[in-house]
Amino acid sequence: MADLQALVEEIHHTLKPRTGEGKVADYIPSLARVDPNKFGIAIIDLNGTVYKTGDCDEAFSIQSVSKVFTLTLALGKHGETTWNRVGREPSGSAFNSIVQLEHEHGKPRNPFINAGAIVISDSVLAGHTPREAIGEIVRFVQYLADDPTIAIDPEVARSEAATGFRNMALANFMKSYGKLQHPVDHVLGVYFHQCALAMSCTQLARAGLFLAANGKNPITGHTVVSSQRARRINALMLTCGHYDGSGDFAYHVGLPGKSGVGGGIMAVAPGKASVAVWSPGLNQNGNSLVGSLALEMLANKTGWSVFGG
Ligand SMILES: NC(=O)CC[C@H](N)C(=O)O
Repeated sequence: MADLQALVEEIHHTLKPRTGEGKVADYIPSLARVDPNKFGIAIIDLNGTVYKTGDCDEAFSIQSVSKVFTLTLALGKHGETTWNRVGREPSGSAFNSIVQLEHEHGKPRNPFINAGAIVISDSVLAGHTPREAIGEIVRFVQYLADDPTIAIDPEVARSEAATGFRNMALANFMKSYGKLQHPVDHVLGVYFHQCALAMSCTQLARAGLFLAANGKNPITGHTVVSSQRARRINALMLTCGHYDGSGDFAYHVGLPGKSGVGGGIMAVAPGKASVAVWSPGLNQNGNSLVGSLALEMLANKTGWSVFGG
């Protein structure tokens, strides 16, 4: 579809002036230094054709988008027993909230809030040293994107480890309920490194393509997960992928998506394409402000929506 390229350019042109509106995450010092005017878009359709524009090939910190990949990995290792440790309900709270954990005996609401992702990191650690688990995550993402150059930004990982007091609180709190099987510092080591994966929009869209294609990457031919599992991961992204902004994202965009505080969003149009956007300024829920608007424009113009055309 040649006009998809024209469309991504139109979206970029229309929204570029608004990139200053959001607020760059500054609670992780190395993220605070990112240029707020960066803006990239990449779409990959099921034939592997790429439509992209702007800063689409510049690597950024994917942060919580990584939670989709670690969930996929954990489900592959532990299957449905994963859900004994983490729920599947929207939290209605901020991504780093601790409040529900006390009422709900240390079991996080879903795998996409920080507490839930920390539990998932613990389950990815099973049988591994932290270094091995981190290596496994990186190799898995390289395999998904079919790109061996993808790597972790060690400075971002260090920066987060030095300042991640809220995540340390979440992990220690869950440990006190017996919900983590490994030492807290090992689990957080894995978690901080997965969040520090650096990827471009193009790489991210490629990595998410299996979710748009019933679990099989149409470019490599690799079956990553079953079609049922792909549907279920998409369902979780739709209901929980944007924290307390998930309802709003479903209303305006209507596609499963996962955001990160680095300003990236990976979205999935099942049967059609995988999309990644990056604009570092965030809205009040910690989701990319311009990235969300870009996806809304894309969904409106293409008619892509899981709720009907
Ligand atoms: N929403 C996010 O992207 C949060 C991830 C970030 N690494 C944190 O733990 O705070």
